[in-house]
Amino acid sequence: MGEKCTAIVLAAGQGKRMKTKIQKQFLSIQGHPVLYYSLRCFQECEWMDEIILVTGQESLEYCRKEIVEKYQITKVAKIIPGGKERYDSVYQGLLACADTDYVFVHDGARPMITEDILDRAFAAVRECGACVVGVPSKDTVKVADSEGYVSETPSRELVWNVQTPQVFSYNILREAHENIRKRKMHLITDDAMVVEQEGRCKVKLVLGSYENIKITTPEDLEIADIIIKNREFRKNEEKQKKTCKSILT
Ligand SMILES: Nc1ccn([C@@H]2O[C@H](COP(=O)(O)OP(=O)(O)OP(=O)(O)O)[C@@H](O)[C@H]2O)c(=O)n1
Ligand SMILES: C[C@](O)(CO)[C@H](O)COP(=O)(O)O
Repeated sequence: MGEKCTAIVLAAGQGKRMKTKIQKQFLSIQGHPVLYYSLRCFQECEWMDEIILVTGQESLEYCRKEIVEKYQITKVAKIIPGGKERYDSVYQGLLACADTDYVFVHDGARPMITEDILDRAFAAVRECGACVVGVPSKDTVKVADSEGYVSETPSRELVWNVQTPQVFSYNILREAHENIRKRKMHLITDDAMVVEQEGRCKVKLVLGSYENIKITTPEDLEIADIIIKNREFRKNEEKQKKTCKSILT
């Protein structure tokens, strides 16, 4: 039997930095909710077996009716409530998918994920057991001290901005989560940190894309709108070309 892959798509955040009434994962881009685009990508990915969708208790029904059923995202196996912090939501996702080989943890607020990225991440996780997608930093990065002065300038070739999906062998991520939950935790902002703290497995960096941004503040929505508009236009053009070809031959 082949290896089983599960996507845990996170949509249980409040989106405080976005400052909109509607949570950012449900705002509309080109007529569809932000969350729809990443679900569609996992749905269309041939080797992806299932999706666990994690959302707020109050949004479970909306997600089922207005997203999963409406757009026929048939790979969604479960829609479950998340937790207070992002890593709590990931943990709930892990508990919901106990019989899988690889987990692809993805922010539902990152609609520009592509199948190319998923392919690269899958190849890397099969080799290393843990990987995160990201992009080399285009800017020079400074580390500040507590007074706001520069304390360090890391070499730019070694600095990456990380994105999602962050992909792991199920057992590695599950075990790391169980262990950190027994300890006092510092702020955990991504999945790789949980595994890094264990030190049992090195996390490989895999090329994502500069377009794979997270919708965090209002200007991100404008950028995403432009990128998605162009992508959808190209997708429709391709479809039309194929239809014309099939009519003419
Ligand atoms: N308790 C949480 C917090 C976040 N997320 C999800 O994790 C992704 C990335 O988190 P972030 O951008 O920080 O989202 P929010 O927590 O919603 O935003 P903010 O920090 O501005 O409130 C989002 O898809 C968000 O819905 C989640 O599922 N559960
Ligand atoms: C996981 C993540 O998207 C990687 O960039 C990011 O760290 C989430 O952080 P946030 O504080 O929840 O925005």
